[in-house]
Amino acid sequence: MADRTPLIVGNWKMNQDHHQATHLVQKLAWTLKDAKHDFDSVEVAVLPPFTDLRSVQTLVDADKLDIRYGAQDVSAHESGAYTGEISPVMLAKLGVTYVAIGHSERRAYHGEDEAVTNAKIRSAFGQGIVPILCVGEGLDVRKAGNQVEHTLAQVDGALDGLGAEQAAQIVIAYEPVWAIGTGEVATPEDAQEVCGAIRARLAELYGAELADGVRVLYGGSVKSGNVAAIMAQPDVDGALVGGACLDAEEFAKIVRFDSLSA
Ligand SMILES: O=C(CO)COP(=O)(O)O
Repeated sequence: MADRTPLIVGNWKMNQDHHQATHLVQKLAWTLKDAKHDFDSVEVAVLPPFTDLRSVQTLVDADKLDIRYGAQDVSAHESGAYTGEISPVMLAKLGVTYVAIGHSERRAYHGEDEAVTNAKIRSAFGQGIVPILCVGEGLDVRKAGNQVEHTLAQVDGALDGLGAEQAAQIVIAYEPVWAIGTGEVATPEDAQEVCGAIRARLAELYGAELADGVRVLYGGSVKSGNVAAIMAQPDVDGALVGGACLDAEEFAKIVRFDSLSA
């Protein structure tokens, strides 16, 4: 099995102004430093709102923090008459490593579909930014038992036409919509079922070796109390954390899942 470095990502959603952002990242960095966190063994990233990115970049650069940061969305276009959108070129200038694409809240409130996620993935890669493709089913689909085929259709559509070089770098986050912000966490077995199916689909599309190296995350009500059991699953390589990442100490505990019991 490939050596996949676990990745814990905090999606701040629409929370924290740029002053608060600086404090939150500083506190996270201190807390992890106090705990002697080894950033090579578990990678840490935050996804603040666009308006915070410059402040986060300045702090990370000045203090030489090992924390990575990214954006929550990106335009499919590089520049032009797209009022309100943010170009991948602008994000690259801000030093972002990652961008979330197709989060369920973008799908629900902005009608993003597979054509859009596919275009945004290409847009991010075009500027050297790593997409974190978010996929996952709603409650109706889960109740009907169709979570695997639903999620794989989202993966297929998003990756359509993407070459192996890019597919090898992508991060995919399985986030069942019914588990987001609800306190309703998928069981570790639920997470493994779909994360394993995603890896198997990558193997079909790009070969087993490539699939073995891609990081597949779980997201949906991840907390320090449930992260260790989820991370113990063979095809779960990290977590995409919403609510719990706004508390630096709680997020640091999640990052340090290795020290918690499953
Ligand atoms: O949507 C999520 C992360 O992208 C998950 O949010 P919660 O952790 O608040 O359920």
